[in-house]
Formats: sequence, structure tokens, C-alpha cells
Amino acid sequence: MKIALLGYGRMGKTIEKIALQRGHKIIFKVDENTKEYDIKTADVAIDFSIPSAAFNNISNCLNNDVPVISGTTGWLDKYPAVTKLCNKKDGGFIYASNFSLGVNIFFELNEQLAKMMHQLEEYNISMEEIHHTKKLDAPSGTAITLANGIIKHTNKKSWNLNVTNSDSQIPIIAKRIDDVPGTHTVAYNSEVDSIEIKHTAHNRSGFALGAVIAAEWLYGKTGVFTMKDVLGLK
Ligand SMILES: NC(=O)c1ccc[n+]([C@@H]2O[C@H](COP(=O)([O-])OP(=O)(O)OC[C@H]3O[C@@H](n4cnc5c(N)ncnc54)[C@H](O)[C@@H]3O)[C@@H](O)[C@H]2O)c1
Ligand SMILES: O=C(O)C1=N[C@H](C(=O)O)CCC1
Repeated sequence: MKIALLGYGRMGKTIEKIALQRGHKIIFKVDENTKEYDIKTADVAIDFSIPSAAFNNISNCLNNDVPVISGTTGWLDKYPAVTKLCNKKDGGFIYASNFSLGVNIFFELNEQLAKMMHQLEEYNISMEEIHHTKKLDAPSGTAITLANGIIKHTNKKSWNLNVTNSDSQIPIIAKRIDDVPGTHTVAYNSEVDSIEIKHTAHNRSGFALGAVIAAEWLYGKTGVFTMKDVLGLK
């Protein structure tokens, strides 16, 4: 496929490497200095840019009939508008807060655990996410997906960043340390014991491979999809 990379930072560069290994062509790489480009020449676009640019990048693809994958986090207030545009244009779109296969299994495990724990009032739930110091948003998109997975199956109503002790909210502690690619922990603590599930990314290759697999899967399809569709987890 002819792939356009919208964002050519840590993720854009890792995706390029994996896309080339899988026999794709990178036809252009866009960053904030790119003046003009013709998105129509791409078979598919992959956006890993910055929160303030994602909506324009995605809309430009959909308005030009180019299917688009987005892994950019921190722009989800505009997700309903993207869904509407994608359906209106009969386009193709996938967003995932985390494209790695391991994290998508972890999302399923998190929901199963939440279902089992929700009657056990003696356990307090909390979450922690750790990322590199260059990350622009907090909590991470992955942490928000995990929190929403818990909210779906328990009496928790929302999440709260860096605030502990609330009955109706899930506290998420966000830490920024060196070049940590992404570590997420969900913990249930009682007086007598603790249960923890944890995903640790060792590098960015898992995110990048998942994004390229999603792009290959989306090509030729129309609709708004998630990684559950791509991985057959529905
Ligand atoms: N979904 C996932 O699996 C996943 C995994 C890792 C990172 N992310 C997210 O992806 C995004 C990028 O992460 P990163 O580590 O590569 O960041 P980065 O800062 O290394 O790269 C972002 C790039 O976007 C470019 N950019 C700025 N404005 C732009 C514009 N208008 N159009 C296109 N590009 C523009 C910047 O030049 C920069 O190179 C972040 O939001 C991050 O949270 C998601
Ligand atoms: O490095 C980042 O930034 C990451 N962002 C995603 C998130 O916010 O969850 C995925 C993990 C890495």
C-alpha cells in the first residue's frame, strides 16, 4: 500500500520501519512544517501527530476519500464529529488509544477482572500509568480506555487524575519518567491483600506493528472501526 505518515516523530519513524519491512511504500511524511501535500495520492494515512493537529489531519483524509488510522491521543472530544464525517463521506476510520496486541488483550482482561471485582466492596481500585517525559497529555489514552472498561462493569462513574480517595471515581496516577514507552497498572487493594494487573511496553514496536496491521485491515473497507474489529475480539 502507499502510506502517508501524518506525524513523523518517535511513532512515525517506528511505523515507517515496520511498514517498509511489510512491503509497503511511504509516499510522504507530514509534520507541522509541511506546506502542501496531496493526500489523495495515498491508499491509507496513519496519523500519530499531536492532540491539536489530529482532528484536522483526520478530517482532511476523510474529506478526500482516504481511509485513516489515528493513534494520536488527547483529542477525543472531537471523536463524535469524526464519526459523523466518516459516515457522511462513507469513509474508513480507526482510532485506538493503544494499537499493541498485548494492550488490547490487557483491555479484555481488565474488563473481565472488573466484572469479577464489582461486588467486592472491601477492595479499592486505583490505576497508575508511567510514560516518558515528552508526553503531552495525561492521563494516557490507554489509561482512559482502561478506566472506561472498569466504569462499564462497576458503580464507578468517572476517573480522576492524581486525586485519591473518592467512592465514585477511579484515581489515576500519571508519572513521567525518562524514556518509558508505556506502563499501565490496575490495582485492587483491600486490608488483607492486593490484586494487580500490569502491562509493560518494552519499546514502541508493538504500537507501530498494530497500527500497520490496522491500516492493512482497513484498506478497502468503509465504516468506523476499533481494534476489537481488527483483532476479532467482538
Ligand atoms: N495509539 C497508540 O498505540 C500510541 C502509541 C504511542 C504514541 N501514541 C500517541 O501518538 C502521538 C504521537 O506520539 P509520538 O511519541 O510519535 O510523538 P512525537 O512528539 O515524537 O511526534 C509527533 C510528531 O507530530 C508532528 N506534528 C506536529 N504538528 C503536526 C501536524 N499539524 N501534522 C502532522 N504532524 C505534526 C511533530 O513534528 C512530531 O514529529 C501522541 O499523541 C501519543 O500519545 C499512541
Ligand atoms: O508515548 C505515548 O505518548 C503513548 N501514548 C499512548 C497513550 O496515551 O496511551 C499509548 C502509549 C504510548
